[in-house]
Amino acid sequence: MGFAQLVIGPAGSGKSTYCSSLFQYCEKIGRTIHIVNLDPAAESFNYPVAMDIRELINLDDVMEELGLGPNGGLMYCMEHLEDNLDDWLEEGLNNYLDDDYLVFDCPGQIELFSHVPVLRNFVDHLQRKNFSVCGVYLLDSQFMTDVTKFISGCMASLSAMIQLELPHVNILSKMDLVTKKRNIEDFLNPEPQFLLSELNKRMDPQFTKLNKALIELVDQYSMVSFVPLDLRKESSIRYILSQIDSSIQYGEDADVRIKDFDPEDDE
Ligand SMILES: Nc1nc2c(ncn2[C@@H]2O[C@H](COP(=O)(O)OP(=O)(O)OP(=O)(O)O)[C@@H](O)[C@H]2O)c(=O)[nH]1
Ligand SMILES: [Mg+2]
Repeated sequence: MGFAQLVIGPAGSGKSTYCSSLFQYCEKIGRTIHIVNLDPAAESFNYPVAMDIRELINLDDVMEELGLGPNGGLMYCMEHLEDNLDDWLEEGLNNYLDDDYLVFDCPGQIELFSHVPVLRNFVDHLQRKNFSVCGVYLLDSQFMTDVTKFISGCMASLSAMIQLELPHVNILSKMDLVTKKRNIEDFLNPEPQFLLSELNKRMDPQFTKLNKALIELVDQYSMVSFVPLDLRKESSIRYILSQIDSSIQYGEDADVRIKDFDPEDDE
């Protein structure tokens, strides 16, 4: 049984920074995780890269040889990864058999987790290999300045959740940049009624019914919940990790072992 986090979210939302902070935290507490780079366009890393899509395929070559731009080139690279996933994963995983907790640092192109099946197929493959996978969706707190942006962020996250069908943890990143804490707190665990009235205030009356439907949708999927990530605080990353771990049942075996352990058995 393996465990994995699929770290997704819009471009620049802080995915790679989250991965490196998670790595540092785990190193500090003596826990082994391996970070896998899935972004063919990434150039530098603040974490040791355990496996790297760039070893499989080179984005510049793809763009040049196929005459594609950066986004088309990326899609091609991801599809190439999909076609070669079996061998690539097999080879990589053979190196890490004992402690297989993988964190996949994904590219930020939104189509990868909204309507193109590449990541979905990737996840299916991991699951067939007996991995318990969590989708970790990062949203930049800087954009959570009003209700319309919040709803739009929820919708993007919801489309990833529906597309991937994974346990899903939403993270509001870059909390250190938030100056008006109160405004953000409104959006961490908001009441649907609050969102609806804010949305109605912002929009023309002709959208009242649409607003209601949107809020109901978000509410039904119990989506309206974000965990704040403040990288200055170790407690913040510890809490996020514990939420993700429990969503994929990581560490539950260990708990059982501790509970089952009875010192008197030794006597
Ligand atoms: N202040 C602050 N800046 C952050 C934080 N997380 C990320 N950043 C900055 O935001 C920018 C983007 O961060 P990345 O971690 O590269 O974001 P990403 O989601 O991996 O971006 P792509 O891979 O391009 O999609 C960088 O300049 C980071 O230094 C944070 O918690 N606080
Ligand atoms: Mg990145």
